[in-house]
Amino acid sequence: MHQARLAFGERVLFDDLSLSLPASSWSCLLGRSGCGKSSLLRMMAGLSVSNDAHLTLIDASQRPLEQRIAWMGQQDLLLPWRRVIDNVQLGAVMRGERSDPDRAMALLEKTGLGWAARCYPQTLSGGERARVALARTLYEQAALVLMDEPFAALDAMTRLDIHAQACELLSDRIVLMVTHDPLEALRLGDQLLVMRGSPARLERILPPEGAPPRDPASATMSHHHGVLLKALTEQAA
Ligand SMILES: Nc1ncnc2c1ncn2[C@@H]1O[C@H](COP(=O)(O)OP(=O)(O)OP(=O)(O)O)[C@@H](O)[C@H]1O
Repeated sequence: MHQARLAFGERVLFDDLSLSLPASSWSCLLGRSGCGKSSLLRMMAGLSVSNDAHLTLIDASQRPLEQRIAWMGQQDLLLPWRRVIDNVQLGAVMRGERSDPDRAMALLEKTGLGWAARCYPQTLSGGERARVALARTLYEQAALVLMDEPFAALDAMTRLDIHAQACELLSDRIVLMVTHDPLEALRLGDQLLVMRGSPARLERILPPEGAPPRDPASATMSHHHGVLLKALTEQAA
């Protein structure tokens, strides 16, 4: 991503922001409330945010990425009148494409929800619904997956489970996730980015050693947690 700019009137949130997202990697974007994280993600998804907003999004071969993006937000946006398996295939249906129930079923099984394929979303728990949303995101086969606090509504234990599952199932994608939870970022991130300053810049923080999903109880985690919290609370230079 190059030359990202966002302003609302006189207020410039960021200008000339660049970001490189390596193949098969998970990047976590953190920053104080209101610094522009969600707006940046929405712009990357091609959504209109402001009249004074632009960015260039290209892959390593300089090709535009716009048509190869999937989105997972805090709300699962499952349609209550469609069964779980139909919700997984929703993107294809909405685009008027032929859907693939066998692939949808295989993804549900991978997320441990094969048994729920014929259920309606309102009969599932919050964690189960989040896993359906994850299966729907995977169904898109997108190169870039943008996630805006996708696990924020889940309890701590469910979150740990879904982290491990998401990490494995999204390992071949480029993931950029906005999160308010430093521990979640330290658990999942290959790259940690803190957005701060005015206009905002992106500061890279070294993640803990080892491959995600990292053990939140490990000895090095609390050290990295401290470093990340400091970066989040310090005023930008
Ligand atoms: N249409 C708009 N007009 C004016 N200001 C806006 C508009 N949309 C967003 N903003 C402002 O832009 C700033 C960035 O919003 P954004 O939602 O991107 O922040 P964020 O970093 O994701 O915050 P949070 O962590 O609280 O979700 C906020 O101060 C918000 O009020």
